[in-house]
Amino acid sequence: MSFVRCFYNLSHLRCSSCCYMSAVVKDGYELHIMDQVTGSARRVEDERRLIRARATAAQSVGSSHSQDGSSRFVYVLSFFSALGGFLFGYDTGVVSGAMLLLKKEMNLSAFWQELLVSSTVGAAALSALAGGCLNGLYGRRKCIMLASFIFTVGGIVLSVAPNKTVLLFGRLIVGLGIGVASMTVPVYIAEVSPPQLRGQLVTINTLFITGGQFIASVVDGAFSYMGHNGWRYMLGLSVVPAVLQFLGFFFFLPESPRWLLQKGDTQQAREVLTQIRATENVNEEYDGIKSIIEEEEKEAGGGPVLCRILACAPARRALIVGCGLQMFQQLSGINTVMYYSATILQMAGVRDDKTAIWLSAATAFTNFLFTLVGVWLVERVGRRKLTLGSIVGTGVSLSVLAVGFLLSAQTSPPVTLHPSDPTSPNSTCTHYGFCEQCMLDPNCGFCYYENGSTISGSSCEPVDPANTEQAASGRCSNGTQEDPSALWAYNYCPTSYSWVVLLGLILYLAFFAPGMGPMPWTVNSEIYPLWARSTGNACSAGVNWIFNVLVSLTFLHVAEYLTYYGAFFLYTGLAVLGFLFLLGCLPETKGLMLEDIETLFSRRLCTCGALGGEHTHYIRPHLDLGKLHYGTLEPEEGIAYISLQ
Ligand SMILES: O[C@H]1[C@H](O)[C@@H](O)[C@H](O)[C@@H](O)[C@H]1O
Repeated sequence: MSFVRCFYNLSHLRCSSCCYMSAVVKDGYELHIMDQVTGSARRVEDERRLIRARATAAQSVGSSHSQDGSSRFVYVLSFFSALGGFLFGYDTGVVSGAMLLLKKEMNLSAFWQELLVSSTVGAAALSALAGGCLNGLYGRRKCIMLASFIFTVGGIVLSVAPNKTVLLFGRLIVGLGIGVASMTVPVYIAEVSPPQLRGQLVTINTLFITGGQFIASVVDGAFSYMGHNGWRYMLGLSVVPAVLQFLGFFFFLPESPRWLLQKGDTQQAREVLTQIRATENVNEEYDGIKSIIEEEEKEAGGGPVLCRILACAPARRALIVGCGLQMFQQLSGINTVMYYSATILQMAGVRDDKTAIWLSAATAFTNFLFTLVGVWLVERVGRRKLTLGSIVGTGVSLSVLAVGFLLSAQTSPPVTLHPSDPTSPNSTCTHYGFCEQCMLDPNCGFCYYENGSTISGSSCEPVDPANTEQAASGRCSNGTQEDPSALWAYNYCPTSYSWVVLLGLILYLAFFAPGMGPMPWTVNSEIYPLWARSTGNACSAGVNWIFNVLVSLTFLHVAEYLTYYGAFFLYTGLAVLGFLFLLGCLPETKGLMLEDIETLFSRRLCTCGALGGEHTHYIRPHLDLGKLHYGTLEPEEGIAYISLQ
């Protein structure tokens, strides 16, 4: 007989009410509990019987899910909720195409363009944080309805905006909707899903995010031909899915049964569970959830939820893992890669703007397609392996991108002409000797002729501040039409190594999209106990948005100081750090009841990762202030042991 030492001792349990004992039981083993009181082991037969009974009950809940959980209603429900993800993707993605038209029509300065993009992300960060309280107080359903209402108002304001101030106001409103939706939807889907479908259904939300980004780029492409007012359609179209979602939730989609139970609305909770599972046979699941929620409530104590999370070791560890996942998602540079995909494609030889827009749509489609692979894999290989595999591949692709940029920089064409610019005679642009230095200066662009792969007649010239697609004056300014054969490169240099960069881009999306894209959202929706779920998700979503703004706003500056390849090597380094963190800290949550997942965080942080295993069941014999929940042991000092036979 071998013993596994439990993760608590009873004296510790008395001071920290949120602790409990957890046990890892390998297939084919029987579970016994031994209570070793100051050295002398004692076998507890009753505990053994009761714990076995609970293990069987948990398994039967799992198997009843597999029949009932396949009810179509849960898919309908996930679809309507994931429209929130679609809007998140659409509204963050559509702005780049809209900006091309807006900056000309409203004469927007670079500052205003940046403001219109980052205001939305900033507002999303704030509202995601505030969403925690709203979720706890009013429930998931009302929060999703609130978000779709905000999206609708924002879409209308944007489509009728008479000036840039109203546009900014509209973008802020939309950002508020994105923040609330981004933290509520995964939680809602996780709470209504049966365990064996949960990963897939929550990952569908990220599929909708990337789908929204793809549709946004198609809409951008289509309306870019329209010219005048095209941006109104681009920004306004989001009203359609927003209204659809609002109506769906208003008329027939229910509140999360777990939230209802937490609020004490037991009858409604049972009805909703029956409706979602499409069977009357929900007693086991209902009782299981109810008893654990009651225990959790008792364990959780009073005071602000964030303080309670920080005071309770398992919840605190879950929060660190959740926020870390979201932080490393953004630090691996997804939004920089997506945003600069057009530039990367231009480097690869695509000169025409319209073609570049459509090729950006192809990039967004690749992101979407590989997220679909994630949906397929998540319940097959589990969250942990998927995330780790993904971050390794992401790191490798980032270094391929970096090497591509490095080779391009090393073979950067020289500047052969140094014309002085009459409009800005003191411009630094004319002093640069190579294209690489010229393109890293946001005020300059590279003007040249191309004959096959030979570059000639090249100069570095000031960019037109109102339109970066042309020089302020001279051969490459459209206004003078002086020399139609002259080519203008802003933000990139012509290079014969563009294929390496292109390869890096494709590899990046193929690795990032199935794992690091969706898993931070999926895992966060699962790892917190109910009492901490809203706040935990609010914090981690807030971290995601904060790092999103940070990475996007700093990229150009980082590139200016470290060059492009330096920036991508930096991201590679961050991906390596992320890998080490996740390797140690990310447990496997696949197939577990939401209520059992907290047990994975009962060990010291960064030993949780070691617990993942496909044939391992986690069983949680509940303890109530030093007394084994099933009733036979009195509180005693000591360490409990679980024996495996
Ligand atoms: O999971 C999503 C997804 O990967 C998106 O493509 C990205 O733009 C978001 O920032 C991220 O949170």
